[in-house]
Amino acid sequence: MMTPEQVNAAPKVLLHDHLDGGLRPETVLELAGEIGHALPRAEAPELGAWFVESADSGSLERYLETFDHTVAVMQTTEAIKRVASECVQDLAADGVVYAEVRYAPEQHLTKGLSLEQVVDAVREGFEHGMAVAERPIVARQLLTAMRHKARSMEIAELAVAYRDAGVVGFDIAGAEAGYPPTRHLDAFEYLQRENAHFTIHAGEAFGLPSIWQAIQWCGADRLGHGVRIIDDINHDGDKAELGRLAAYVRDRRIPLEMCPSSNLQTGAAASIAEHPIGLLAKLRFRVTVNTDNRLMSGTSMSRELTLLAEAFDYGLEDFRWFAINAMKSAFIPFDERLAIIDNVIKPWYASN
Ligand SMILES: O=c1[nH]cnc2c1ncn2[C@H]1C[C@H](O)[C@@H](CO)O1
Ligand SMILES: [Zn+2]
Repeated sequence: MMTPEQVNAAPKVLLHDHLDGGLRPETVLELAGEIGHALPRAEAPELGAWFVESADSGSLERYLETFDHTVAVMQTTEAIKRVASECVQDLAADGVVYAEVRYAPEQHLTKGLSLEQVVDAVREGFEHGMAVAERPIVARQLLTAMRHKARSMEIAELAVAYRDAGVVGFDIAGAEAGYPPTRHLDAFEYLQRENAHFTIHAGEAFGLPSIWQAIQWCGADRLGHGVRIIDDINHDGDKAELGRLAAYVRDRRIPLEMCPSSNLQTGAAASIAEHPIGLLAKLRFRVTVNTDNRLMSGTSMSRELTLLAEAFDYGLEDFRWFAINAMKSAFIPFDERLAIIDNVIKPWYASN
């Protein structure tokens, strides 16, 4: 069994973390106070607990309602910069060495910011966070479009415009049922023509058709969650038979951005011990471990890994595998991925 210090020290790679799902409760309180936004609790510990309890609803739709408060306090350059900087500092303190953090620029325009001003604010915040963090970290942005809205093409163009300025990819998020990824096919086809990278939230609240569309119609490089791929696997004890889609995902090494605690809260999995990540890792899918929303799940990379270690008896060798899987699946250029694997991840695990 690893000590908490070891888990914290281990270099971790995070591909799926929402900027508006990772605020410090104290920061939500302070920013809300500045703009007169009413919150359900007045003290930081109670507010943090409120987010976790409210997100613990068993439904993705209700889980998403908690974001009304975090998005409301992220509507000015100063507020966004602060949240972005604190995000990077918190991840670094948790031992994350590389992070792709996503958010939907279209949700931060209510006080008059332009899409470009939002992306610039996050960029400045990330740069500040990387400069002052207590441990080295590389943080990059993914731009999310909301799947129930109609701005995905615009956001895809924004991601391409900022590709050399800290944005490494695109995503769609929001309620999954009723909003298939093919609604945004034009945006995905545009990104492919631009040689750009994207991930799609799929197979979280909705099943295999959503995963199939994301991969075979839209051309997703990675899957956000993808837990329902388990529905295409027949397993009995140690024997497993993969359907065509599951086989395709494994054969093509399509990365699964798995977020165990978030899945318990939205009802996508019943418990950590029953979470499909156990079987998928055993079957050598390209599994990665992620936080999704640290505020709403009251979690961190160290906590997610610890929960998995307890449920599946994972050790440092498994943590190393998750970190390298994630680093291989990152959207930064190959040589930069390799440098982090060879100079940061492998040396630490070799000496611990
Ligand atoms: O797990 C999720 N599934 C779908 N949508 C999500 C999830 N976590 C956060 N979101 C939404 C709510 C945020 O406001 C938005 C952009 O980060 O993405
Ligand atoms: Zn997510």
